[in-house]
Amino acid sequence: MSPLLDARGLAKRYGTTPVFEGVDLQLERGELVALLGESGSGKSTLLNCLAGLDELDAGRVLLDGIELTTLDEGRRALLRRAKLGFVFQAFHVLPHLTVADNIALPLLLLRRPDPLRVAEMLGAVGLEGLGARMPRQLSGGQLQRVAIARALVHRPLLVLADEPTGNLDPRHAQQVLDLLLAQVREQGSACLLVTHSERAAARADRCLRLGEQGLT
Ligand SMILES: Nc1ncnc2c1ncn2[C@@H]1O[C@H](COP(=O)(O)OP(=O)(O)OP(=O)(O)O)[C@@H](O)[C@H]1O
Repeated sequence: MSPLLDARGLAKRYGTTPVFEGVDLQLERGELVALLGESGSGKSTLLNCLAGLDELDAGRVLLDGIELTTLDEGRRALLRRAKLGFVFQAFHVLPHLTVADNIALPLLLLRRPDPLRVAEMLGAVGLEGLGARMPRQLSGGQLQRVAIARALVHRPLLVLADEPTGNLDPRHAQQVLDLLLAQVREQGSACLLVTHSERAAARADRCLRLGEQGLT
């Protein structure tokens, strides 16, 4: 079977400054891969490019056999909605929606509303009882867990997670890693996890490093 994510020859620059080039990356179903690298090495940019949120300068990305790089923005958005869960470094929780409505959003966009699943995800990230709150009433670590619940609620095939445990204490970090691993193992998804945490990296199936030599 072909890899779930098959990215080849990726290159990205901002202006004339290259961020990365010659990047090849394959993710198999059922695996969690940690993406390491110094601050500024281009990890977030790579995630955005893999998701089609940022344009590549070269290379191609196949997700579940579909070539993302040749799709127009509308089709790319539909594919993202159906197959991708993205945990942004800055969370991007919508401030005017309750916690529960933020988590429910991917299901609503897919026309598959499922309040039980939303409640299950609230519990899975340790936010039971906080569904009716507004995001401004949450701590940074709680907001991060809302972002994780929202990224996983629709059981996406590919999870791209940008430092999803960066603001969490060890217990909640472990809970989030358990959840990501469960998604990957039970649903046959794949997860690319950007992290600076050795603990998180230790739980990955493989570790890759983005640096001057590309992805190694
Ligand atoms: N929109 C942009 N325009 C110009 N340069 C950018 C832009 N976004 C990112 N960069 C630059 O690209 C490089 C890679 O940034 P990126 O955020 O991908 O790094 P990172 O490895 O995720 O860092 P961190 O670990 O600090 O989150 C950095 O030098 C950054 O300054």
